[in-house]
Amino acid sequence: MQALPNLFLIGPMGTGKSTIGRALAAELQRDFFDSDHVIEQRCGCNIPWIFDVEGEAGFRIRETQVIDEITRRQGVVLATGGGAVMHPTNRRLLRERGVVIYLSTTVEQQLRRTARDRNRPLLQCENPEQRLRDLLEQRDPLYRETATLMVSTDRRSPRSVVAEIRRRTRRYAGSTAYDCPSSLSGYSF
Ligand SMILES: Nc1ncnc2c1ncn2[C@@H]1O[C@H](COP(=O)(O)OP(=O)(O)OP(=O)(O)O)[C@@H](O)[C@H]1O
Ligand SMILES: O=C(O)C1=C[C@@H](O)[C@@H](O)[C@H](O)C1
Ligand SMILES: [Mg+2]
Repeated sequence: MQALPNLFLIGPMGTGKSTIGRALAAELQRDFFDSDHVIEQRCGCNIPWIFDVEGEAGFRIRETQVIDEITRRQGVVLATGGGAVMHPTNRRLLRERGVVIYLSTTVEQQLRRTARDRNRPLLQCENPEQRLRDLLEQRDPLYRETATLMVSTDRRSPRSVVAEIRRRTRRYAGSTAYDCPSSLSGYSF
């Protein structure tokens, strides 16, 4: 079997990184990691608790440790947290160690998909829609800078998104992570 480089999913909250990542890994028969879940497992508590006790800064330190560890592996699928690209070290590790897929959707979809879940502390505010818009404005250049390719999940089934990712990453089979192009900056979609 040909080697498959790591596949890393990045993008805003509710774009489907965890959902798509799990399905993609199952289809490809690869190990799947979700950095948010790994952090929670290690800590023995949930993300809101970590934000409460350690602040966002404490969470980000944990996130960088987990991303460094997981991205050292070979042939894995990793769903990152929505803010993983905030730290320059994470951006570098992701770019250098795998094919990075930026999942996107509209803010309206993000809002719908995250509305019932209380596990995202950054959205526990008066105006989560505005928060999502602000975060997107701040982070979109960072997602683009880090990503190899961009895939929309807007009004699409996870199945169709997984099929597109498989099709568009097939060309990287057999290459090491380090051969992969590393940035979408300067491209428009
Ligand atoms: N393509 C899709 N179509 C419809 N619903 C979806 C799709 N992808 C994910 N969802 C739903 O949206 C919700 C959020 O998805 P998910 O947790 O995968 O997002 P995420 O990008 O991992 O978010 P976070 O950054 O907060 O971890 C889930 O309830 C999931 O079932
Ligand atoms: O967008 C973010 O900053 C976050 C997204 C989630 O995946 C979690 O990593 C956490 O709630 C922070
Ligand atoms: Mg997730």
